[in-house]
Amino acid sequence: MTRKFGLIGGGIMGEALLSRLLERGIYQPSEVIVSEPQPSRQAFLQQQYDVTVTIDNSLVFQQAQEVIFLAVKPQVFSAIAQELADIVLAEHSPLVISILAGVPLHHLEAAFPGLPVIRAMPNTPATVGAGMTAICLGAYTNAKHQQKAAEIFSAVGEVVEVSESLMDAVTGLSGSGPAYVSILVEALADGGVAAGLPRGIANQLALQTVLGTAQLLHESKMHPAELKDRVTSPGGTTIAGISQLEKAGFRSALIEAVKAATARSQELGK
Ligand SMILES: NC(=O)C1=CN([C@@H]2O[C@H](COP(=O)(O)OP(=O)(O)OC[C@H]3O[C@@H](n4cnc5c(N)ncnc54)[C@H](O)[C@@H]3O)[C@@H](O)[C@H]2O)C=CC1
Ligand SMILES: O=C(O)[C@@H]1CCC=N1
Repeated sequence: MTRKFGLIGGGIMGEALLSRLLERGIYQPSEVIVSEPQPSRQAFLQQQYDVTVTIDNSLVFQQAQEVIFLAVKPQVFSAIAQELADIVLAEHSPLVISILAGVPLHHLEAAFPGLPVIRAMPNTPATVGAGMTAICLGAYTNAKHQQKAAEIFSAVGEVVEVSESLMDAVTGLSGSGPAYVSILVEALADGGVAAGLPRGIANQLALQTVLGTAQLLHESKMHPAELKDRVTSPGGTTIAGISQLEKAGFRSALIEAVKAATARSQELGK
């Protein structure tokens, strides 16, 4: 049996990618094989997407002709590398795409000798097609592999190519960023509740403010500082709020968060 696309690890990110690839018709369910150890996830993925699901990673490795997509936690990577070490692919050399935080190309290439490897860092908004993915290319890749990775990640949002030395910083910013922004939305809503708004309305106001601001910055290409200045009337409400943000070290907290997440990504790769 041969397939085109093999997914190792059908968790949050694996499913996000899989669902969009199927929805976009980039792969048909019959062309996909997924390996996943959790019985409840196996049943869900099979029912929801009508794809073949197995517990056997080696089956995915042997069957997937075009792409093997690695979406397990970085901590289980060495176990999987050992599991697949003795399997020789005589007739095909699939592109291996890894989204594992921190795991460098040289570890991936050592685990899959001679195979083309692309390291990628997507983020959870990929689930709704608004993801941000950075990719970097391994030594055995060519233009066709680059196009395939661009096609896959374009199905879930925007794609940029960076040098591998920047991948940990990408992880600290756009990979982990959706968590920081979620905390921002939650805290804004809490502020609204503290100021007397009902919870439901506070949540709606907070979310739409973040969404609308991001959309305005995106569409107008305005610098964030310019938009901030436009909102901020002399002696008005906004400057009173900004003054508190500065006092609390809001900018510095975000800068340090990205730096700490970058450092953790570096550690995971050791
Ligand atoms: N969650 C996020 O926002 C992002 C995660 N990543 C990376 O994606 C990878 C997956 O993360 P999530 O999807 O969040 O994790 P997850 O825990 O939701 O998914 C991992 C899946 O792998 C399965 N698994 C565990 N051991 C396995 C094995 N030996 N063989 C095959 N499958 C196995 C688990 O049962 C689980 O379903 C991680 O390496 C993470 O660094 C990258 C970008 C963003
Ligand atoms: O927290 C993590 O390690 C993963 C990588 C980027 C987002 N989530």
